[in-house]
Amino acid sequence: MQCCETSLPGVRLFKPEAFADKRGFFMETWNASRYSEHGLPTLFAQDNLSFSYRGVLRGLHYQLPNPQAKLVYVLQGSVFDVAVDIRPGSPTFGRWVGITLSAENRWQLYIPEGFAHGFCVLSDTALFAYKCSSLYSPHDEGGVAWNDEDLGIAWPIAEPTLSPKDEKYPRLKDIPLDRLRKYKG
Ligand SMILES: Cc1cn([C@H]2C[C@H](O)[C@@H](COP(=O)(O)OP(=O)(O)O[C@H]3O[C@@H](C)C(=O)[C@@H](O)[C@H]3O)O2)c(=O)[nH]c1=O
Repeated sequence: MQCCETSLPGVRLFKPEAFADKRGFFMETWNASRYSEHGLPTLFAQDNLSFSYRGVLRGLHYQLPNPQAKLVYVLQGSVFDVAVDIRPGSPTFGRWVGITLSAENRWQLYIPEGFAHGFCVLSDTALFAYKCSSLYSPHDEGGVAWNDEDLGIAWPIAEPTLSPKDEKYPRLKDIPLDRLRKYKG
């Protein structure tokens, strides 16, 4: 398994090995021992799966004060996946990284606590799977506007399909820093 740092320290790209034979292929999507060597938690509390149509954008989401680190990957289709550093005081505060994850490349992106996360769908449909380090906590949900001009995320689609919630999230500069400071560590 290859593990590469991205342009945002802490956000890591995993390229797991797939063992192909005449039946198809086999790969491990999670192995506590091997992934923890690269700084991931050994225990994830929740596994999620979402299905989306082309042009759907989900994000940018975070959870506070019960943050979630996420290991995300695509089972069918392809998405442009984005992490944004929203840790006040971080040298990379407000910076983003975007990577295309697909069922073909089978890459996995690790997004630590302290980052907002979102993705948009590039294929007709996409099945998006992810592990979360802590449980969903609806009262802790937060978001940043996907099209915040200060972030300048180069989304590869225009006029995405959004949830009503995602249409209303504020720009990063309008989120009180005290709220974001609730990230531990
Ligand atoms: C995220 C989540 C949602 N739900 C429910 C709440 C709601 O009724 C329905 C849909 O929720 P949402 O609209 O928030 O789903 P979605 O927009 O797909 O939210 C997800 O987006 C991506 C980008 C992430 O990073 C995730 O952490 C999560 O925030 O599912 C759960 O029951 N458990 C969960 O963990």
